[in-house]
Amino acid sequence: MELELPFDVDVNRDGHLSLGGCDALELAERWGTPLYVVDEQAVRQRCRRYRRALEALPGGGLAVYAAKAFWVGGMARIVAEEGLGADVSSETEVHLALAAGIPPERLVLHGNNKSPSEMELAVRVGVGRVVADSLWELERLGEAAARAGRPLGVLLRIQPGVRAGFHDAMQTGHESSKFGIPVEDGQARQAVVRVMGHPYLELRGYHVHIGSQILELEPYRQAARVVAGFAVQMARELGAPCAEIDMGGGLGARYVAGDRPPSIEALVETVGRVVADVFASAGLAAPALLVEPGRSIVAEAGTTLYRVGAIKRLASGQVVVAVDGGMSDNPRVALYGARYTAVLARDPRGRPEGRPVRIVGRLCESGDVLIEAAPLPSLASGDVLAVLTTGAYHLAMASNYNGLPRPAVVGVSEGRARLWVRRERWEEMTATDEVLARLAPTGPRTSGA
Ligand SMILES: Cc1ncc(COP(=O)(O)O)c(C=O)c1O
Ligand SMILES: N[C@@H](CCCC[NH3+])C(=O)O
Repeated sequence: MELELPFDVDVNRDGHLSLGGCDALELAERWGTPLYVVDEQAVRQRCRRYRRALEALPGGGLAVYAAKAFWVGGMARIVAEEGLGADVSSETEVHLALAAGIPPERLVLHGNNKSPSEMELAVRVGVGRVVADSLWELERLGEAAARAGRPLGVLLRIQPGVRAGFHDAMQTGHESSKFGIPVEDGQARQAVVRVMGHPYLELRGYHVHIGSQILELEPYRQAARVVAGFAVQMARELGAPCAEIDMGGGLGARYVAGDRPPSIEALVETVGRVVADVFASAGLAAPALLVEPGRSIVAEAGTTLYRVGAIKRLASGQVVVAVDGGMSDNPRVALYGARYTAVLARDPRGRPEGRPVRIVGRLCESGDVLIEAAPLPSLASGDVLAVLTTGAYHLAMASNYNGLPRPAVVGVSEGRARLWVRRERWEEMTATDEVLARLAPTGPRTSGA
């Protein structure tokens, strides 16, 4: 039986896994493990596909990368260079976007409980759109804009009443979600009235985000009909302008063989067509389409390299292979029951031998499993294992459980590797310099990283 992969992996002349033209074994040796590796060209290609597909729509559009998926300097620079905007949800995410050169008008600020200082920052730097998530927030946004005497572009996030996404915790468009303004009881309409009546708020359009790791187009069609229908209704009843419809993110990635998400092009064309048709039927020109892809840009571009340590055989015969990371760098298995594919870096297409092994982490937690049953060639302690599709929501949700430093991130491209984020040091995880000085007043400190 061949090892089934979700997508093809590159193998170099030595038969080793190649990431962005770099030998995975050499990367592990040079930078240590666990190591997040991000293939820069894979990210760029997906950014370009979104841009091209959106440019082909009658109303045009803008892809705003969802920073929450993975937001470090190296990534922000690529997003800026590829001409995308960014969906940001905190001051840190805003600062990094601006530092990387993303123009403020291409930023979309999210959050169901934005802080006063986030709202003020948005007004001050001229964030292009703030996505208002409640009537309460709209009030605060209006006050912040009025205080500064500056206009603020607003998208209203509505609840489209659509369920989609891999796990309950990833479904965000239904009526009991904490996100979005309810439509049925008239709150969304009221929000439109308030924005239109406010001297400093400018209604740019409407937003929906139905969920994450979505593997079919139908929920997108439904949500597009709802949001476009609402926009048209508001235009008719209130004369409300709608220059933009933002369909959020959510397109799935390939984690295991058999995952077949729709293509970027199919998603953009499908929702673009639905929105344009609804607007045309009301005699309105198509608005610009915004999308907020996170996972579909960066997930498959990322790989985590681990070093195999302890290998044990249970009484049942099950072989358990422990690696030097785990739920601290990948909490998604424990959180969502997510599934992954692992390959052996020295023989990534090698024929699996014996029973599939269970790959576990090194954390003090029984649920610290990375892959329940991984078919692999026989492996030994010291081998490097590569877990695929780890670019999205891994570093972003990593923790220091058991005192493990968050791994380093290396960007790879055309055979060159650059350190994007250095491995955390134990000192910066645990104390300020002042406290450390008091703990160890004499002698040099050593780094545990
Ligand atoms: C508002 C919003 N936009 C975009 C995204 C990005 O989603 P994904 O990474 O699934 O594309 C998310 C996260 O699910 C989100 O909450
Ligand atoms: N963080 C999640 C999905 C939620 C995305 C943000 N709304 C994941 O790892 O898949």
